[in-house]
Amino acid sequence: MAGRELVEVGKKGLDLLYELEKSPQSETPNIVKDWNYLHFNDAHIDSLPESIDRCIHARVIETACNRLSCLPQSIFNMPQLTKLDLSLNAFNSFPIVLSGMTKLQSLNLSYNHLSELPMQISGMTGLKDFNIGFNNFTTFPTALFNMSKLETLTITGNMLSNIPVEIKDMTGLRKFFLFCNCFTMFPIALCGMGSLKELYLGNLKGLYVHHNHISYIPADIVSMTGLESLDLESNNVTHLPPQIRNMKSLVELNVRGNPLVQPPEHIVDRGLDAIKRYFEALTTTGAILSSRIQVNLLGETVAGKTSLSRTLQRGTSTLTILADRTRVVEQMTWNSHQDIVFNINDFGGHDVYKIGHPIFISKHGLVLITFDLLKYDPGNKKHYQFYIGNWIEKVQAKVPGVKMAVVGTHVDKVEDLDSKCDKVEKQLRDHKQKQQDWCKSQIKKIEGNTDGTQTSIPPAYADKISKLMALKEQVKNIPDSIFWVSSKTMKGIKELQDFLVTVAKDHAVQLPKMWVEAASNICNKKYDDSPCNTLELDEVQKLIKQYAPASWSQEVETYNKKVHLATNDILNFLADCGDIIWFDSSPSLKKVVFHKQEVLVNVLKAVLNHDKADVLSKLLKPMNMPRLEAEDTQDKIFNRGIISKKAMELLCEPLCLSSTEVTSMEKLMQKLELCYQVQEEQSFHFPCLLTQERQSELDEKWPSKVSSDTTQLALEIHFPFQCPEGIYEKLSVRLHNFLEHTLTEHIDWKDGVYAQLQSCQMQLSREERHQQREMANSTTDWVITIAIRGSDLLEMWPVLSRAHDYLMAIIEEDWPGVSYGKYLVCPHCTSEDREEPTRFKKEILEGVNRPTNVLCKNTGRYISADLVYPPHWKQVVNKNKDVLRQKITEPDLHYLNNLFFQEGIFSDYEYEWIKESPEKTAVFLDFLTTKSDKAFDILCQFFVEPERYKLLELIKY
Ligand SMILES: Nc1nc2c(ncn2[C@@H]2O[C@H](COP(=O)(O)OP(=O)(O)OP(=O)(O)O)[C@@H](O)[C@H]2O)c(=O)[nH]1
Repeated sequence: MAGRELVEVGKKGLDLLYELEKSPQSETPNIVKDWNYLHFNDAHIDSLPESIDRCIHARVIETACNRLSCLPQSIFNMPQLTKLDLSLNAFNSFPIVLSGMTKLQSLNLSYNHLSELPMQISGMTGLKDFNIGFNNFTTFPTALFNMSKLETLTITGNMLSNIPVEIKDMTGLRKFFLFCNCFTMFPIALCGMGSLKELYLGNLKGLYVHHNHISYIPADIVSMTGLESLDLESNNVTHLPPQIRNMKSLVELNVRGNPLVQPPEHIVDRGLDAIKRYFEALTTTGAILSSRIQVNLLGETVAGKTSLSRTLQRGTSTLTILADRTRVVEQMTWNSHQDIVFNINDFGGHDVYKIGHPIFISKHGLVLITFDLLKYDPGNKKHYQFYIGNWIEKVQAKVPGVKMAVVGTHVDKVEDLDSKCDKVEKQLRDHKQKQQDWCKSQIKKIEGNTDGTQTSIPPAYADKISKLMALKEQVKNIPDSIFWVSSKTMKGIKELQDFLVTVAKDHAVQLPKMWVEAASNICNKKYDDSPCNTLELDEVQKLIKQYAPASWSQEVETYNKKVHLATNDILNFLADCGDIIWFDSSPSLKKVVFHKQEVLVNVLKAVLNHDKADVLSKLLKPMNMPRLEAEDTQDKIFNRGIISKKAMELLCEPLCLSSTEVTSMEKLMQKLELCYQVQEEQSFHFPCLLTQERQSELDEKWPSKVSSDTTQLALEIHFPFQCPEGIYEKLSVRLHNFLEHTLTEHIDWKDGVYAQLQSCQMQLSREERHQQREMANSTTDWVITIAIRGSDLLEMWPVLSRAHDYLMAIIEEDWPGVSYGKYLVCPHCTSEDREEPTRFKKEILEGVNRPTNVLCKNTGRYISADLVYPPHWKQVVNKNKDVLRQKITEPDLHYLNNLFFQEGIFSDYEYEWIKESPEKTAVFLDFLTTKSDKAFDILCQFFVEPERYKLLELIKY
């Protein structure tokens, strides 16, 4: 603002200018001469006054959201004007008066009706930033080719499908925004533009009808030597060119929402460096079309899973003898063809593997639901559900999207084979149809479920709809025909093998030879004679060095780094295929590779053992514990869910784990949130082991009736028929870790947790509830309730909201496909102790419209919206202003001020004021609370980083 103070003027100034327009001879008041920032957005005007040039010092005019279709000629006489915002107006043609304005640097004409630009525009020699997004351009405006000084061009949301080669004449262009156009090919003309730094060719998904559908990225892209950022989000790109690895200046690449095959998804997820390394390894070590696919055999006990898996692997009939039952999980590998490897997981009849299930089954794998056709009676209605239906539903809920097929075994023993098979297949088709119909009806219900108060579907509902759509697709994808096999006569085995090979070929990806060879060597360690239960990272690195290209060893300085990164890449690849379990995001667990699933499952089984006598006998083994101590330990395990480190070691003793392995397993159990550490006791608390009922002393701390000076906020999650395993226990662990420092008291029991916090109380509980849906038809729901009691709603909402977010995250992680209903219990009904309180659909409350009062249907009364809607973020920011002032650092504030300015949230005036003020943060927060939700969203995104996460808690309810 070079020397001059900012003097902002709004609509009132406009009125004065209209007055002056009426008397052209009048003298210009000094105050008008001082204005340098004219803010006329949303002023309901059709034209600007001719007297606008009286503002001789005006540098900025913002006049968005009006009905302007032309400009006054006098604007030409405003020599200091550098920025003009004419977005969201009614221009049908470019206002030619601007073409002679050489000082104008920034012009925004987005959201008008332009379809061409005049050649005279080249007279705007000072223009650096030009926005003509969301107009009606069908071809690129050639008049722009003469504007070699233009640095940023935004032409998003038009109907361009091509860029002419003359674009190369725009040598000053640095940032080019082209998303939401009609490109079906990468605009090849851009390839020679060495000066371009940022290119945006993605889509704003779901917002506009016309999208870019680019499917091919030319190798020539490498000639864009200056490109730093490339956005290709939501196109149709399947392959990136390997040359991308040579784009030295490229530091940001967004390819989300593309059906990428090369590089494979798990590499893309890990960012540009991983992509570059992948192509580097492909080029230096050769490429192999490889497919490693995990095949999971699930089904009831003695269904014939192990026999089938061994028959597949050996290629000859292999029947188990009855004594040879799978204990937990048996792994084997079947190399059917060169470079197709099936990693078969044969799960035994035990339930224990279900804990932490997603870590065992890869979403890219295949699940075979296996059942014994001999035992199956198509006439018995329960058989379908028990042997097939429940398994399908469970897998859908746990690993949505995973490919599934159904296999019937023992066909050699079945007499009326054809008719029986037809009946089962019909039942499968009926089940699929029923599920599809259910999905459709749910979608319809949600779409019509906006309570009359909503203008759009709340995001939570939109999310539900997209999940239901995905489920519908998944159900459709289960093959209608069942595989009928006999591991005795080999009948049907060939057909099943062919199916597996077809699926594997569909999954095949080009991988670096080095990766494939090293990976297969690591996997073979599962089957060698070595007694080791896990692999150490150093050991794996040594192994990988054997496959490193010779050229690496010549670069002594980078050798170790290259091996280290290649190790990460290969282990990530194996973890993604489900061959190993490895957590590269955890510094301590990273050092251990869990390559034998059976070991892991056995540990879980040993520690989470519900057999009291068995546990006691393990503790009492000679040299272990004296009886009294063992009994006390047993009591702690089964009543309080507490296992000491020593007890953990004793329980795992039969598994012959090294002490490092025991420590890794402890860490893993904490990582899976099966337990949390109780520091002072050197113990671990496992909520899933609790057997104690709710203690009666709690009735005093948390009486069933809420006292008159207290408010209760309660959120209920209803699961139909059964509570998904492990969810409640994991929530209990996660909440403990969150509340640890604010807790003054914590008591838990089999189905609940009570916590006394500094400002409120919380009770988490799980119960089975019978719902009288129809007169003669009562059903069971499992309900998890998170209830908060206190007197200050502003203190209570954050706790409820946090617990809600945790529960939702856990469902997303462990049971992403499960269906549930989410309700907020009316606090007013609770205060009146009503047996059937009003339940507000939580998704409705997450919508955009927040009324002042809300109707409580059961009492017919209007209650304050503060009781059912979380406080507005502005209220929260205001409440925590003092703390925020202290906690937001100077560099962060500086960054935020710039960011808000760039995003158009802060005006020049606000930006400068914050910059100059001695009370920067306070002024920033004051301005912030006058802004729209977009400001809040940006701030949240900034605070979501781990180092600022605490700040997020101060702005979010
Ligand atoms: N005749 C015949 N017998 C089979 C067939 N498949 C399995 N069996 C027998 O059925 C019994 C159970 O087979 P398994 O393969 O051990 O079954 P499983 O599903 O692995 O059993 P769990 O590991 O206990 O869950 C064994 O006695 C097998 O020999 C088959 O196709 N035909």
